[in-house]
Amino acid sequence: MTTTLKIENLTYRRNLKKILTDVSLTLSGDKIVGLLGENGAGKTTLMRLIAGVAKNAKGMVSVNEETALPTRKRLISFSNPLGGLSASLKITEVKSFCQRVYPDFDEQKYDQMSSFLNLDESQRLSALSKGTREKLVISLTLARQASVYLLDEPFSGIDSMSRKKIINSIIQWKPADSLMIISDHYVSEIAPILDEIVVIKDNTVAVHKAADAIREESGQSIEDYYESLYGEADSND
Ligand SMILES: Nc1ncnc2c1ncn2[C@@H]1O[C@H](COP(=O)(O)OP(=O)(O)OP(=O)(O)O)[C@@H](O)[C@H]1O
Repeated sequence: MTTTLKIENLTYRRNLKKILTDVSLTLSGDKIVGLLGENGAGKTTLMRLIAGVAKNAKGMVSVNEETALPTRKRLISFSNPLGGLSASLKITEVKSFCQRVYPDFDEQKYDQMSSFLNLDESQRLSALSKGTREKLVISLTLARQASVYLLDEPFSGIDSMSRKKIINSIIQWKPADSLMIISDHYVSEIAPILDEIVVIKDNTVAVHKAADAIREESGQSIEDYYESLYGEADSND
């Protein structure tokens, strides 16, 4: 079944501060979508709201027409920074934990990714470098057989060679008919695998376009197009 994520009139405040206002967005099909925006734009918040980790927003989020949180959580695999787990756990114990919590956790797929990314399963979380921790989070997130994958800045600490290797492999790790949303500041690096981009600006969705349409209509690369959204605003100041 092709996945459809629908967001309608989503508004979220935190301590009276508007974080997201009237966000409406429909993402559908077997796609990889880049979620772009400046620091503090609200990308993480939007992912947290989609995943149901952040609550008390006004508006509606549904995955395949399912709005109930427990069902949505079953359908969505959200990159979890592992903050709630004891730092003394070994990677292999974290994997076992995920197998217990997520019935859709595919051990074989995890093992393939773990070996591809050279993870040492005997290492404890406390001993992991930032980049290695991110490789673990990517492997755990993509090992689930979900309809929607939310990867929040998955590569920020990963060295450039590994980053390219992971980006080139993501398409083969992504199950057919699933929707993958990746937020990232390395726009030029992820651009080749993106089908669509969504830009969060001024607390809402400022742009939702197909990557090919941007290249054809504007003649620009995704990165140049994205940067031009801010350049134009600056020149009007
Ligand atoms: N726990 C919190 N309490 C209050 N404000 C918060 C909290 N978490 C985030 N915010 C605010 O929400 C806004 C959006 O933050 P968010 O982390 O979603 O942005 P982002 O686009 O993911 O940024 P970055 O690219 O820097 O990761 C920011 O103004 C931030 O200060």
